[in-house]
This record gives sequence, C-alpha cells and structure tokens, in this order.
Amino acid sequence: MRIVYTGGGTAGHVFPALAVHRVLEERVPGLEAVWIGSRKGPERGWVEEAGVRFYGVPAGKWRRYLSVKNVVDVGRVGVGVMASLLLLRRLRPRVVFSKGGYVAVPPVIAASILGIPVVVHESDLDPGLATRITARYASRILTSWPETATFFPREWEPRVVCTGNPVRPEVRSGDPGKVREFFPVRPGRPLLLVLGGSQGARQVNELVWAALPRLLEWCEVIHQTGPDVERAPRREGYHPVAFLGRELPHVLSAAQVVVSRAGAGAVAELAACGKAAVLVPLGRELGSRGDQVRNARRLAERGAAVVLEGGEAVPARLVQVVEGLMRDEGRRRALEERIRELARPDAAEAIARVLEGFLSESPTRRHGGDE
Ligand SMILES: CC(=O)N[C@H]1[C@@H](OP(=O)(O)OP(=O)(O)OC[C@H]2O[C@@H](n3ccc(=O)[nH]c3=O)[C@H](O)[C@@H]2O)O[C@H](CO)[C@@H](O)[C@@H]1O
Repeated sequence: MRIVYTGGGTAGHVFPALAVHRVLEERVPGLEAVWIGSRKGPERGWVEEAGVRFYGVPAGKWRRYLSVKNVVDVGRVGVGVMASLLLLRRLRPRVVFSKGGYVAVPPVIAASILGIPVVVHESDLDPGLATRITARYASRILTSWPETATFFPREWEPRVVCTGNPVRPEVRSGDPGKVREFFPVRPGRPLLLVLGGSQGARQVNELVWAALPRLLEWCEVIHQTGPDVERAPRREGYHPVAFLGRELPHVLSAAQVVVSRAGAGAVAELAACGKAAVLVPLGRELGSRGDQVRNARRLAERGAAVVLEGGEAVPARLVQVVEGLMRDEGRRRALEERIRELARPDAAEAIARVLEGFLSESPTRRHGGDE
C-alpha cells in the first residue's frame, strides 16, 4: 500500500507532512511512502533524511511581478505534469497528500487525471496560489485555521476540514540544559532566540544587528540568519547560525523570548512550545502575498504575540519590546498562555486519520489496481 507526498520549496511545505508521515507509519503497517518534489528545491535532503524515497520533477513558480521567467515556468509546469503522470502511473498510490508550495501543482494535476484521490493541506490563514489551484482537484482540503474555509468558494465547504498545522514531535521535547552543547552561552543571562524562517530573513537580520549593542547589554542572543551568516557581526554573547537542526528544540525551550518571522510553521511551533513571541512578518513590500502578515495579525488579535510590522519594525522598538517582555514576567506568562491556547497537538493525528480513510479504500479501476 503506497502514499505519495508532494510539496516543497521551503521547510514550511515539508516538515508538517513529515510529522504526519511519522504517525501514519505507526498506524498503517506495510505502508510505503514516496515524495515527489522539485528537482532543484531544498526538500530532497529533508525528505531523504526522514527515510522517505524522493523523486524530483520539473516545477514552475509563479512570481508576483512581471517576468519572462513566468512564461518559462508555465512550460515547466506542463513538463512537470507529464513527468508526474509517468511516475504516478508506475507508483499507483492510493492517495496523494499535498503539503503545498508551487512544487505540488504538477503532481496534483497528474493525480487527478489518473483518478487518484488528492488531499491538500494549507498551513497559512489564507490559501496561497498553489493551494487555490490544487484544492480544485482535492477530495479533502485541510486547513490550520477554521477561518481559512471562508477564503474558498462556498460550494467547496463540504470538503474543508480544519485539522491544525502539524509540528514535529521533537520540537516540543527540548532540554534547556543542552543549549550549551551547541552554543557557548554565558550562564545566568536571559536568552533571546531570533528565527528567520527556513531561508533566513534579511530584514530581520538587519533589524537585529542594528539593535544588537543594546540587546547584548543584558541578554544572550542566538540568531538563525540563513545564508547571511557570513555577514553577521562577531560579538561576545551573540551566536549567529545559518540553520538550526537538532539544536532547535533545545534553544526553543531555553529562550525567554523569541523574535520570529510569521511563517505558519514557526507560528505553530511557537504555540506548541508556549513561547513569548515578537513576530516580524514578511510584508507585501518584500514581494510576499501577505500571508505572514495575516498569520501574525491573527495572533495579535488574540493577545498571543506582539507584532512589529511596517514602521514598527525598527531597532529602538524591538529593543523596547524585548526588554519589556524579559523584565515583566507577568506579561511574558500572559503571552505564553494565550499562544499555547492556539496549539493543535492533535494535528498530525487528525490528518493521518483522513489519509488512512483513503488508504483503506479499495483502489478504483481507473487507476489500475494496487501493487
Ligand atoms: C518566505 C516564504 O515564502 N515564507 C513562507 C514559507 O515559510 P518557511 O517555510 O520559511 O517558514 P515556516 O515558518 O512555515 O516553516 C519553517 C520550518 O523550518 C524550520 N526551521 C527553520 C529555521 C531553522 O533554522 N531550522 C528549522 O528547522 C522551522 O522549525 C519550521 O518548521 O512557508 C510558510 C508555510 O506555507 C509560509 O507561512 C511562509 O510565508
């Protein structure tokens, strides 16, 4: 019995599906999993590390600005659909689970041509272009937030189920005592963690670097910068790192305050760990569709995070907010409680149950029987 996962481009379109896979593996003996991603994306490494077989197909990205690359990429989607058709005909999975990103579009279209059931999951509050396309072909449309259903046409409503955004279980099981195995933080000083999202965030990096002299007066800073790590200043108490791998759970558990982008994955993890968070969402002015701004505002409306956007995202304000939270335990605890209320610890289980339903269905004749 086989399942195909698809998605990629950034970690937020990969890690939640791997969390679901961990649950499914345990519940469905003999399940074989295959991931279809893009040939050039970063997902191959993460997927193979999780022990899932990976196939790359061509994928096209739609840019929100005029570019000749859009024409080339529409062609790539066509080639990606052909390649996915050949792959899926051979693999004959019982269900395709799309975790989104432009990478998922060709495999989902191919699955629907072959009559293979498709389940899609959208992590953000408002669906991205890839989900708007793939959801048309889906038997179930899973969402992280209840409000996401309102962004789809009303007639799709019976197919929409709110499950939450799955978080890898190890993220919740950090040990603050282990931080010093990875970073030489000075004991007795509060820890500020800065997360730039899976690719790092230049805007957040510049902001934190400008605020650094003030921040370092009273705290240690671990800063996940992405590839900009080469440009990071060297200062006592400041610990820049391009990407946090197995150290992430430990630094998350040790941090008193976390400054973060508002990607859906980061938000779900901050909620799962109950962290006092200062969110600096990626805005439209930097080419985003505004998904992070909407994720962040939803938290701010519930008193579950402090959000710095637009003119608020300046060094002096960052210092003021972080210092305020570190000094005022009551405010910090209130944020921790509110964000924890938004956690969905059952999300991976809920999605696994939906997929299990399709896995146990007898394959249709149209897609030619099971292996
Ligand atoms: C720039 C961009 O397009 N961002 C989008 C992308 O975010 P992106 O994938 O960057 O961000 P997310 O917050 O959703 O996920 C990041 C994931 O990477 C992990 N991580 C990150 C840094 C690190 O050092 N180590 C590590 O393991 C986090 O723990 C998390 O699981 O997809 C998200 C989900 O659709 C969207 O909400 C974001 O708007």
